Amino acid sequence: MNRPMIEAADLSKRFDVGGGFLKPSRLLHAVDGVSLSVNKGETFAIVGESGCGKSTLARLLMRLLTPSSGRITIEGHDISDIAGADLRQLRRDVQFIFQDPFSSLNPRLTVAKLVAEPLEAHRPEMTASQRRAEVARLLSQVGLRPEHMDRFPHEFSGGQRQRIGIARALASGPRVLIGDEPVSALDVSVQAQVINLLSDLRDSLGLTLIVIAHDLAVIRQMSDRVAVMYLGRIVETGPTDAIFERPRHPYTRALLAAIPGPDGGGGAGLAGETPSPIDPPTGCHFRTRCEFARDECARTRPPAEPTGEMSEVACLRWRDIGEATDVMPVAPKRSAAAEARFRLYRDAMGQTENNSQQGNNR
Ligand SMILES: Nc1ncnc2c1ncn2[C@@H]1O[C@H](COP(=O)(O)OP(=O)(O)OP(=O)(O)O)[C@@H](O)[C@H]1O
Repeated sequence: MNRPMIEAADLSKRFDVGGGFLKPSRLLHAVDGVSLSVNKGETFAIVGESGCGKSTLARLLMRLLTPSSGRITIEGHDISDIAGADLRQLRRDVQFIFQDPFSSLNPRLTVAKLVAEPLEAHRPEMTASQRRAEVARLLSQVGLRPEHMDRFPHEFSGGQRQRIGIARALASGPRVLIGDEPVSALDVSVQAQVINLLSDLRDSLGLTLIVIAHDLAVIRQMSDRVAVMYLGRIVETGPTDAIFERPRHPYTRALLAAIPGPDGGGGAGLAGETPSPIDPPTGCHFRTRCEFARDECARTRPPAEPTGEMSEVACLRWRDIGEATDVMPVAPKRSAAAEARFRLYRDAMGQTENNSQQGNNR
């Protein structure tokens, strides 16, 4: 379980987003020096706000994008700049599950054709009848009845269409599945079924799963370990329970605080704008929204430090602020309503005014 399947070392992706007439070009730092290790057979989740670089990171790990710098290895083999036959082999080994089963399936093809397509590409030696038998096997594997293979996608429900997408992904015999919001387009009742299917396939086929999701409930349900991203960087990594029950990074705390409570009311959450990835804050990217920031946070990029429990946190102040036994809101630029909630929350937590002032030296 603990052998690395995919590793990334100091991985970055910068997009040239142009500077306009007579202006120097500008670089957008979508992924900024990410290092991670995903173990064989585990479900590894990547979470963070929209635009923090989750999809770009996933596309780098699949080599749909070429890194600007840094290395990626799969079972020790460097795939950072492979091409030709090596890249084709990677396309078999690492498969993608799309968010939207409606738009990712060609509506004019039958399910049999949709699942046969990747077989034709990756296993051209198969005869037509072998392919049809394999399509039937793959459909059964994802819990669909093979006798429906000559129907079209619109004749299936959302959950069934996502299963067709998963059957397509399995057709090449992959070792890794990467899902970008794989259940977010589905009804909540169907989400659990698809999550269970993915977990069962992981166990029975020995797959490694990497899941991008913004829904923390989904992440908690399906992942073994979690990486929390903010503005292109991983700020905290650890076993799912440790991240959810004892978050250390102020951003992780804020994300968890934003989960609505059992009464449906919004959590205290994260206020303030996310800075632009074209001109991110110096030092710690999160410092402009962090209650605990100090002058040093503007000067130094926080290194990822082990905190025990197989976790790492990239925060210069993690030792001072300790672990959260309950999540608390952070953000200097709160709206009036958020400020009122924060005061209530802080009073309930018995925090001093002094603590809340500590971050105002930015
Ligand atoms: N091809 C591209 N060219 C320029 N900028 C890009 C490109 N792809 C992504 N970006 C930018 O990189 C940043 C990270 O985008 P990315 O899609 O990876 O984030 P994300 O966390 O997956 O967001 P979401 O959850 O909304 O999909 C964003 O600022 C985005 O606008």
